[in-house]
Amino acid sequence: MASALKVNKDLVRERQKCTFDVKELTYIWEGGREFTEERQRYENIVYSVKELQDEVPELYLSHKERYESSIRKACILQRLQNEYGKKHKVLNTRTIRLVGYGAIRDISPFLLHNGMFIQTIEGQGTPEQQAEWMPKAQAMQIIGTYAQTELGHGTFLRGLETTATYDVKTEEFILNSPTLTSHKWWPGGLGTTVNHCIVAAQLYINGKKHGIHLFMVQIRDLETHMPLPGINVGEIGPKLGFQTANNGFLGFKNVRIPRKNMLMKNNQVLNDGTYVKGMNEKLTYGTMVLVRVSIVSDAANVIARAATIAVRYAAVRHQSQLKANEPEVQILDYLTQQHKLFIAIATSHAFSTTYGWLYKAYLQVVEDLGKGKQDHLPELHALSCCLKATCSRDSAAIVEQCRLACGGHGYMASSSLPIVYGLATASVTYEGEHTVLLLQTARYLMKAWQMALQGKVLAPSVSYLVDSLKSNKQSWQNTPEFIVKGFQHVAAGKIKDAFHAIQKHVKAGKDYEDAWNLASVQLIKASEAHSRAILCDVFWRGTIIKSSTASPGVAAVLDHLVQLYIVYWALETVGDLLLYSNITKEDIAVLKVKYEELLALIRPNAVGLVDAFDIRDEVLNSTLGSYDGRVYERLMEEAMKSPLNQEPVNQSFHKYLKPFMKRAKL
Ligand SMILES: CCCCCCCCCCCCCCCCCC(=O)SCCNC(=O)CCNC(=O)[C@H](O)C(C)(C)COP(=O)(O)OP(=O)(O)OC[C@H]1O[C@@H](n2cnc3c(N)ncnc32)[C@H](O)[C@@H]1OP(=O)(O)O
Ligand SMILES: Cc1cc2nc3c(=O)[nH]c(=O)nc-3n(C[C@H](O)[C@H](O)[C@H](O)COP(=O)(O)OP(=O)(O)OC[C@H]3O[C@@H](n4cnc5c(N)ncnc54)[C@H](O)[C@@H]3O)c2cc1C
Repeated sequence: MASALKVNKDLVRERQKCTFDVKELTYIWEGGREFTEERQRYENIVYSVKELQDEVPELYLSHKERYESSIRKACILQRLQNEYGKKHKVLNTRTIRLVGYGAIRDISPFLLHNGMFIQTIEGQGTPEQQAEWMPKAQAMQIIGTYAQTELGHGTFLRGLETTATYDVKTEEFILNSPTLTSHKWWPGGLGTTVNHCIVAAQLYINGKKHGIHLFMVQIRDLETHMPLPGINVGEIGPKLGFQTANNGFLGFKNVRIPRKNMLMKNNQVLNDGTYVKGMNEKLTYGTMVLVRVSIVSDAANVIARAATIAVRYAAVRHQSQLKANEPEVQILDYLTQQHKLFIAIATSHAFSTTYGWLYKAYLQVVEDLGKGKQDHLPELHALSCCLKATCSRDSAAIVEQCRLACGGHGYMASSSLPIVYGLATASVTYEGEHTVLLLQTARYLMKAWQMALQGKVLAPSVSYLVDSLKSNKQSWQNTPEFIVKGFQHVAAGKIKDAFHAIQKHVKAGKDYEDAWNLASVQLIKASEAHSRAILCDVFWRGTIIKSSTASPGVAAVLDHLVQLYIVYWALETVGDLLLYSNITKEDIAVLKVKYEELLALIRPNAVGLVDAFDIRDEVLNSTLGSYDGRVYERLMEEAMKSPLNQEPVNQSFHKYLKPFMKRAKL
């Protein structure tokens, strides 16, 4: 991993101080040695391909050139991925995504093909539909996206306006975009890349509306790539980030598709137009649940990238003196810097542990649904909504914190922190807007509270509500287990308050919906508190399990990280703990000291901890964060690549500046 050039001496010293086995922690962080080894094997293949290396940094290319370059690289990557799959085993999507960042700096125009199109065929198609489309999609003979959001509606899916009207005579659906606002808007790859879409549309049969269903629609000719008749398709233009995702718009005018192109695993339309309702209409939203679960893992990964850059830079960077006549200190030695950065490392571990737990729950629900059982679906929906919302929001905040922690150089595009922020902040909105998803969970929490009051049995993730109804006379203890209980008391207290706020408004004569809106600030706070209680609980319990088989060195750092995460959030939400738990001022004073002790314990291992994320230089692509710490040399080398530095005098001097200066003299 180390560059052939000399490694910065501060980083060498930091690595010598490390007290644990970095490789062992990498395996734990990544979910097992086999995943790490597979990723590394694939990385070695991908990064040896010369055509994937940039001659000119992407940011100097035009919008069009960047797209074309990303398509070129995406095709190479896809070929490598398919070859790898045939030779070894099919790569998991996390590996594909992580390794892909080392080639396509931003988002692959195939992201939606690999991340939602294929998954929707798999999850929503009948066995016959899967047999027809899966091999073609996997071989990229057809390239697709997930086209749901419209200009007028992203959140409120029942409000989507695209129509799919069944024609019994021809046994076809006719797709239309009746208004400007009904045009699809946002789907990745839609602009100029894909030739197929899974389209979400309102189903009409004999004038009767049956709600949102998914349809496989070919939009471009496979040979010429020209849009097919009735298709109005294009790209939506530059955004804050996601520049190479090729997000697009799409309108339909009387586009006919065969009946068998409706994805019919759940609901069906028979030849004669009979509508057969499936087990649960919300199963149509299944791909979104899977992607919301994956976003928890994505959040862990973007934080790991930002933390690696910022911690290595903080070890290399010296600024200011702590004491007069002494050398300038490594900025990593400032406690405030540790306060900004160590929570990033801990959060990445918290999210990766939570992802493992949530994905297991997801797989269980999928298995149950296969047997016709849907008891745990509402709990999974509630968990995936609030954890997606909280983890994506935290990731954006933490990446920005890491960027700010790098001072001025963090603002350089060559640090890669701006592009990582662009990725993180997008995830707060896509796949269900933050507030909207918190409110979905709040809906579940209100029902759970009602059930707790009625003495009913609750799902495991909300069973703490039952305990909170008992009087809490136990005095506070500053142990992780007890602090986690404290978070549960906070969540229960906020859930109860929101519940009462709704009741109060209803009693005052408001409709339930208006009462809901009036209580909605409290509802999202309740949902956030629930997420935090889950994250801390799962991270704590998960770490105990991981530590039980780890070496003493690794077990110790895992313990420091989980404690740091829990104590950090206790101090961040100290007002809530004072309101809803038995914590005292004296306990808080002890926690503050504990927090500072944890920062000191983590300090010698800081660089080792980010090395354990094992993110290659190709992926980091950062002047500030490379393994060898050649920060200043790289900043200058990258600056020299600017097209403005390729000539001593730019033509604008003669064209504008010189005449302007001359006039100014008169
Ligand atoms: C080369 C690259 C390699 C690639 C590898 C990639 C791998 C990683 C993948 C990452 C990909 C990331 C890129 C993604 C890009 C973004 C894609 C998008 O944004 S796509 C667009 C994303 N767009 C969005 O996310 C849109 C957000 N909006 C929505 O999801 C919905 O409109 C809604 C949920 C807000 C409301 O729905 P509505 O129909 O109005 O429902 P009501 O409110 O009336 O509730 C009724 C009842 O239903 C219940 N229920 C609801 N949902 C579910 C569910 N899923 N399940 C179960 N239940 C559910 C609910 O609890 C309630 O129950 P109850 O209380 O009655 O018992
Ligand atoms: C980078 C990126 C990639 C995307 N990729 C895709 C894709 O591939 N395919 C696809 O189909 N879509 C895609 N999307 C669209 C994305 O899923 C939607 O933008 C997202 O679901 C939010 O919906 P919206 O834009 O309608 O926001 P809105 O719902 O209009 O949100 C605007 C504001 O209104 C508030 N609001 C809305 N409803 C409520 C409510 N009920 N209660 C309280 N507040 C409310 C929100 O909290 C927010 O503050 C992408 C979006 C982005 C940014």
